[in-house]
Amino acid sequence: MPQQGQPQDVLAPPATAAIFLVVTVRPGGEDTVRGLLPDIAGLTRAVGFRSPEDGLSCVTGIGAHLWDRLYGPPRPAGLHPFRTLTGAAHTAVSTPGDLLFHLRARRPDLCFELARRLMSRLAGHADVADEVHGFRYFDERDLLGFVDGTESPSGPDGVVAVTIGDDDPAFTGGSYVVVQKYVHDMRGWNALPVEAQELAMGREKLSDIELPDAAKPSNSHVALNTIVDPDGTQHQIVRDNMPFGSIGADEFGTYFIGYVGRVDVIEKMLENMFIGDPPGNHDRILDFSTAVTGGLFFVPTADFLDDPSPRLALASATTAAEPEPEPGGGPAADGSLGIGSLRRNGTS
Ligand code: HEM
Repeated sequence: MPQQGQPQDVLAPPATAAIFLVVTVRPGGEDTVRGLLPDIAGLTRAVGFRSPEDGLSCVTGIGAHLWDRLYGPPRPAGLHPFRTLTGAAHTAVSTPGDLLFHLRARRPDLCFELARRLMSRLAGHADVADEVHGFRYFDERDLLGFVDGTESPSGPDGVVAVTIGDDDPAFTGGSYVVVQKYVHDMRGWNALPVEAQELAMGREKLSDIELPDAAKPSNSHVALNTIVDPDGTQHQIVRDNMPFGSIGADEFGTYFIGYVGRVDVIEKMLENMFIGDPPGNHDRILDFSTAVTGGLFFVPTADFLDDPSPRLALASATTAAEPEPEPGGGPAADGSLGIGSLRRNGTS
């Protein structure tokens, strides 16, 4: 039995292959899901142990609607359906998804075999809403040609970035994850001179060195995703994006995946990108990248997947014991954590 608070493999080492599987659960499929969740670790071990050096891992996320169907209230504090963001030029769409399986390994066959076995356990009770097979492309580059993942924190910083803290005691040790499938306008992007691409991204293309602040436009991807409190604290997420594509279908994309302990941090990044900071100053890479899916999931700890009852009991007890919120205090009425005070670096 996993130790209380032991995370899933959120901080798995860099993989060369991934499958991102977003699944919807049919009405009546809840018991089948409840039966599968405790078995996922064992299935992953069974498939992965046939080639241990290839590091197969699986992270399972649960969407808000399925949470309600499986466990009822209360939800983890940051779990809600992915919020559509409609900017003047670009929209972050919200698309269906009850379960997310993020499978990573150094060999695609391991991911494929585990995905097949997970879905065979759900057969007749769930449907694949979206399936993306990602691959490592040269030196960790996305299909826009830039090295992707450099500033994603690892080690202790990564743990801090992805871990739900004591403010939600029943779900401490878990994470949230946002996924978005982006398709790129490769012709438009490649028509840009490299210098213009670098200004869009905020980093040099070949060397991957960050542009100096004075040269980095306020609508560059890096500027809009650097989230710093007025006191200088930087808020980070852990990303493990993967390129995907189909030559025949002329589809070239990036599957974005971001893990975080505080949902409001990643939502602020999305707001900066799509609405803009200030509004209208949207992320330049969106002019060449369209988000065609969007989902938010709670990533419970391994012990929750094994047996959710102790944490669910704690969640109910904590909610029952909570005093009525003071007017104007506590979480915002829209369910957000009230991160309005967060400002992009250099604009506070
Ligand atoms: C088309 C989709 C995307 C592509 C191709 C992309 C690519 C990149 C690249 C090349 C970098 C610079 C190197 C690095 O630090 O990784 C970067 C940085 C970053 N991206 Fe993205 N990204 C995408 C979507 C997103 C989304 C949706 C978010 C957040 C919701 C995000 C958050 C970040 C953050 C936080 C950084 C690091 C900023 C810093 O501290 O320097 N990215 N991305």
